[in-house]
Amino acid sequence: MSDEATTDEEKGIFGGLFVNKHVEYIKSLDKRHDEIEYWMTEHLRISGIYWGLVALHLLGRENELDRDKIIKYVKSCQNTDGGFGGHTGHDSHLLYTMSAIQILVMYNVLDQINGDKIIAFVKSLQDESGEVSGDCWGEKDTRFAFISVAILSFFHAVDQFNMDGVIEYVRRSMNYDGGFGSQPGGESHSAQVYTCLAALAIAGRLDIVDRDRLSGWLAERQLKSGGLNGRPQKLEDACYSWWVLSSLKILGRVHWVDRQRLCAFILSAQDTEDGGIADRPGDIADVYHTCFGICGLSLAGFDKYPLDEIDPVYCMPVRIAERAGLRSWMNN
Ligand SMILES: CN(C(=O)[C@H](Cc1cnc[nH]1)NC(=O)OCc1ccccc1)[C@@H](Cc1ccccc1)C(=O)N[C@@H](Cc1c[nH]c2ccccc12)C(=O)NO
Ligand SMILES: [Zn+2]
Repeated sequence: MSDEATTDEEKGIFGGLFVNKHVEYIKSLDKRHDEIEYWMTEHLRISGIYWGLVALHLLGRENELDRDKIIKYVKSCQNTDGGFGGHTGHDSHLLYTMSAIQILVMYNVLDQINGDKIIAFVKSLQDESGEVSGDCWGEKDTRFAFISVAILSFFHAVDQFNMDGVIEYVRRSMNYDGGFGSQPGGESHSAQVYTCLAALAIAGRLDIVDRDRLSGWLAERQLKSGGLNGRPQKLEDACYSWWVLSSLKILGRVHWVDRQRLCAFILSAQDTEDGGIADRPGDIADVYHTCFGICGLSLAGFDKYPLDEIDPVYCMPVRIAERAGLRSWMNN
């Protein structure tokens, strides 16, 4: 049949979302050994696999990656201290331990690794005040407060942590604008808002939040392009579709942003030739923005393609969070 006869759907384009192009883009990532970016991002390789896997799950195409090869690779990233590095042989860090566990939970093989050693690694990073560091070098950040609580919740071991101390650190990081920063006194930033809300949701302490004031601050992240930014005066960026919208979803205020215009912005950031989504139109796509752009479409209720529903706390499909017994935060 001649080419022009093929419909958008036959080309894998649904309401402007180039599904097949994004699947091919993600599948191609592990073959780009001739590109400097492949080697420059070795230190966060395990996060890259996590981002690709989330995107494929939301598109209903999770079987397009080699499951056994990925599970074997993830296990090769675990160190003797129980933590995981961003690549085989790299030092343990909470960021990559989180990505590793999220991958294993999505493949339903968390029982194949030693949870007690991971719990011990996480507990080793909390100091007497309850603050949490990302690794043995001691950098503190509300990101790590969330990740430590999330990792323990995967093993239903939150009771082994000084939760009051973690929650107090998060509460002290709340600002007058209703937002949260990376530490007490830190400027409000959409991504830090997500980490603090996700930690409070797991701990059942969303009562600490000034819901309407924070939702107002988050809704003000939307610019006339329809895109969302991370802080006042900053440019819109497709990944903030996730940081801002997951926060609004946790607060039950997603309708406070114009979802239709947000979807249009995310679709405008697609690379319709080679696949993938960039931070904004005209920039180079990467797997991080492809993942968080598709997460944004899912949260915004994009309905031209059946996207899986994403859990706003754990950043994985709701059906997988349910299977792992992680949805109890909804009742808090
Ligand atoms: C190290 N990273 C960043 O600093 C990105 C860069 C960026 C992308 N768009 C605008 N800037 N920024 C970023 O992740 O911001 C979110 C953030 C920043 C600081 C603290 C918390 C969250 C990105 C990688 C990156 C680098 C350069 C370009 C694109 C992606 C990154 O790994 N971010 C991490 C941040 C993060 C990890 N775990 C978290 C838990 C909660 C919140 C955030 C994270 C991530 O999203 N993992 O899943
Ligand atoms: Zn971004």
